[in-house]
Amino acid sequence: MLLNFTKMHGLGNDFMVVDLISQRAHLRDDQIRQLADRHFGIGFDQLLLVEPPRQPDMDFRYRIFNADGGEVENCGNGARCFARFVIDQRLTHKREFKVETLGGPLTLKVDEDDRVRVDMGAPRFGPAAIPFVADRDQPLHRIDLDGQALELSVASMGNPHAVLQVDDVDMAPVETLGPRIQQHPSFPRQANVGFMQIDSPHAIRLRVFERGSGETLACGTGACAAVACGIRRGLLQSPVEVELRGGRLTLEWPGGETPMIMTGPAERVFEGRIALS
Ligand SMILES: N[C@H](CCC[C@H](N)C(=O)O)C(=O)O
Repeated sequence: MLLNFTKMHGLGNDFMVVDLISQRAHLRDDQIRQLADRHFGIGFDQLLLVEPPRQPDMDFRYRIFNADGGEVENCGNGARCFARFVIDQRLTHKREFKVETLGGPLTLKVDEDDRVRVDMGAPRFGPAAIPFVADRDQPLHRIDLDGQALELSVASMGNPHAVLQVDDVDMAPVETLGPRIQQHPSFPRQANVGFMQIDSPHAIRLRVFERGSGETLACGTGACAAVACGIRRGLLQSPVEVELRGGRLTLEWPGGETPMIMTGPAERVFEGRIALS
């Protein structure tokens, strides 16, 4: 069968976006892995599926699969591309709409200068919400990594995040330490691992080793988690500019149970069609 798709990215975090409202298809995890391959397939960090809503007050269902084929709860850069996609494909006449995800509802809004504003929901920090193995919620946790004590913060944006504060993101051991924390037994569902350099109360630099995809050029939920943890520790103040390797996001969060608001770009690269085996 032939599958129509659009290749998109949010700050270099790249996606294959598929409209399953106008066409029917089922993609197995082995097919997703093959399509994600940057040599034998299309190549992407995540696959995003646009589906009809299942809940009454939602406009769409937004499903996210990592390059390893695993379905996950949320993807912030993907949410901005999702919003751009459904407008470009005329799947909605609205410029603000709600989508359901495994991690909870998101409200997406495309403003006049084509930047996309996403209500990402409220960050959560309790160990059960992450999930993270600890007997209480605290701004900084300590894990043992092969005899080395490591301090980190944890947060959920629907998906699990660990956040380490570093002096220099360019020197951070993302490729070596990232996977070891991601797969640490303290994270029963693994974790996305952010390395955050604080430049001022309103500006950070961030690199993220993502669960299921490795280091990406940007991670939207990772930026939300890093800012939430920094604000909670009194090191950051809203709004915060987050400089990622692929570009910049603006995050606003007054704290508490209020939603984190993420604003940034979403780009379309090309349309394609692929024969599914
Ligand atoms: N790797 C993430 C999903 C994609 C998140 C990221 N691409 C974003 O923009 O939030 C996870 O396994 O939870």
